[in-house]
Amino acid sequence: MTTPDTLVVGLVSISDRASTGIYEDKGIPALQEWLGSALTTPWRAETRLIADDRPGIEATLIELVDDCGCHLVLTTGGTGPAPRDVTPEATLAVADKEMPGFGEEMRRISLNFVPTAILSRQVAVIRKQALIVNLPGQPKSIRETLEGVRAADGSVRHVGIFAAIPYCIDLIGGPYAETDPQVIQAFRPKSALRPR
Ligand SMILES: Nc1ncnc2c1ncn2[C@@H]1O[C@H](COP(=O)(O)OP(=O)(O)OP(=O)(O)O)[C@@H](O)[C@H]1O
Ligand SMILES: Nc1nc2c(c(=O)[nH]1)N[C@H]1C(S)=C(S)[C@@H](COP(=O)(O)O)O[C@H]1N2
Repeated sequence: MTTPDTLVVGLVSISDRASTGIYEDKGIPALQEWLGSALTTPWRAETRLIADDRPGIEATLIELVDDCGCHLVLTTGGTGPAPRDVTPEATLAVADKEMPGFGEEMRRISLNFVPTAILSRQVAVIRKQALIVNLPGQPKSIRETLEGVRAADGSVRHVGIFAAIPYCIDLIGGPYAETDPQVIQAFRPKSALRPR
């Protein structure tokens, strides 16, 4: 059920091949599974599977934020250097504000997994009431960047970017989202914490 407290999350898989059925889309299922494990407060997803086409990406982001009322939009795919990779350009084109820390930190986190992490041009922006974050196209990169890096014993070695997302959503007027600390410990300044 959608209440004013429900976090509305847009999930956008951007892939020429998955959107034309050449391979099965693994982006949206990976995003849904990770958010399902991480969020402990009400949320629902609006999902879209689209091609690497700049006008189409821009229209989808605008629809999700302006018409569907998303508080958070996570994209996957199209952040690399290939000619068809235009997700960052489309995201910047619909932005009110850039949030450069997210892209910088995701590349740092991803370098713990692959040396080609520097090939991702991923960005994050604010449009109206929503935070839009680009994730790389490899389905495994979704968990890697959102949750961060763990040691063999499960302890956190490099905090994932999702730790900062609930407070960012507070600051742009969205619902107070909480997470399972076993998956990702959301951080808020003491003054912003609400009693449970
Ligand atoms: N939606 C997806 N589902 C499953 N695997 C994907 C998906 N998107 C990307 N991948 C995998 O991650 C790799 C890198 O993603 P990238 O976004 O660069 O795709 P690509 O090579 O441009 O091709 P395409 O846009 O057709 O997926 C892909 O080659 C593919 O192996
Ligand atoms: N965490 C993580 N980040 C990653 C990767 C990955 O496997 N894991 N793949 C990299 C590679 S190989 C590329 S080309 C870039 C861009 O990917 P995209 O074009 O699929 O968005 O993301 C990089 N970032």
